[in-house]
Amino acid sequence: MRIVVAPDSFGGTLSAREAAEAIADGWRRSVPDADLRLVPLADGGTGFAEVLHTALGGTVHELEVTGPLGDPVQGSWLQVGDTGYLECASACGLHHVAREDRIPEVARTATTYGVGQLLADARDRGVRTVVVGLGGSATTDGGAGMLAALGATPVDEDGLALPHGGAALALCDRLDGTPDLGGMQLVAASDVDNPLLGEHGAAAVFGPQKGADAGTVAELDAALGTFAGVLAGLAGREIRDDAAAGAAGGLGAALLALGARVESGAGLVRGLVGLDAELDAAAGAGGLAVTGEGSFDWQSLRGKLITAVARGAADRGIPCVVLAGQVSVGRREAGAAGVDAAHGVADELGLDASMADPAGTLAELASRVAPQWNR
Ligand SMILES: Nc1ncnc2c1ncn2[C@@H]1O[C@H](COP(=O)(O)OP(=O)(O)O)[C@@H](O)[C@H]1O
Ligand SMILES: O=C(O)[C@@H](CO)OP(=O)(O)O
Repeated sequence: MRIVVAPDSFGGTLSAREAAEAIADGWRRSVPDADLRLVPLADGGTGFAEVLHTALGGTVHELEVTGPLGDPVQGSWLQVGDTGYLECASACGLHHVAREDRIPEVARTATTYGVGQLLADARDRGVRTVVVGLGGSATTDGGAGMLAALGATPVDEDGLALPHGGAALALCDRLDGTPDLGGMQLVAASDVDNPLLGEHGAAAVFGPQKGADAGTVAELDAALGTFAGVLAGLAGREIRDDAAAGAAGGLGAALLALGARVESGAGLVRGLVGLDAELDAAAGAGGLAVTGEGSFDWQSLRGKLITAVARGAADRGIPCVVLAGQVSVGRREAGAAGVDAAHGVADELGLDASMADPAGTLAELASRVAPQWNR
């Protein structure tokens, strides 16, 4: 029996690859001859580059860049032939900001400068196309930092360079200099479709998790509104309402202004890792799909990863099992999405245990569930 193990990351505890390996370890403990295919998944956010590296191989380039707080962080991007895969979170991710530091001042000043430094490295190495994974960011700067690192510095009306972060963009008058992409084509692989501004925009929807309080959200939204005018000048058209302009704190908008094509990060990854081919093969072998993520909740049913696995399995007539950290989706809703059974590590083994040893407890859950599906 062929089993496709295709989880997303478990937010804050396991990368998608670690989750897939833990599930496979546990499954094999109960069913030693299980034919397991590990297909870890990602959207544009955290894990994007690791998942693609696992599937595609290639070379990881590491370099020190400016992190979201202005301190140096170790960033990286993946080169496969003349294509680069660059996860924005590598340079400006929320994981670079300790939980206690997610405060309004940090939300106001966090920068995507390091994303531009990674792009410049790809340019200098002669890469032709860069796919930028969007999501998991700590920033709300409209991609201003990225543009500065590429040679187009946001300045005020006196021509003075603005400090890092989204709040300062309230004073942005223009870009000083032209962004140097060396002819690279850009693709924005986004985890969300949000516009730049307003109630569904970057600041309102994703600002709070980065430390913004209500006042800071309003301040950032207004500053991004000013910057949208500057980006429109660069793009030669308005981009504020484009889908994904609000991804990664408005980094999507700056990429759009640089001519990027937008794609769904989840869809792009799904294609590159060959999920559909794996499901086809499993269907021919009386198989099973196993997926999972940290929290299987109503958002999962609106998202694109778990539902892609469940739909893909259902379309081929194979069952789909979710192994998650926690489950809060009812059986009927899960069933409607194509999920035959959902198990939560925390529900079956306790939340403390699952957070203390996420890989071990996930493996244990998999070993308990596996016999039920062994045919
Ligand atoms: N090993 C785990 N056991 C129990 N709960 C977990 C575990 N890992 C993550 N979680 C929960 O899942 C949440 C993250 O949800 P997840 O679905 O992975 O991603 P997202 O951040 O996209 O919602 C965490 O905040 C945490 O509450
Ligand atoms: O980086 C962000 O601002 C958001 C949206 O792109 O990411 P996530 O969906 O991971 O919260």
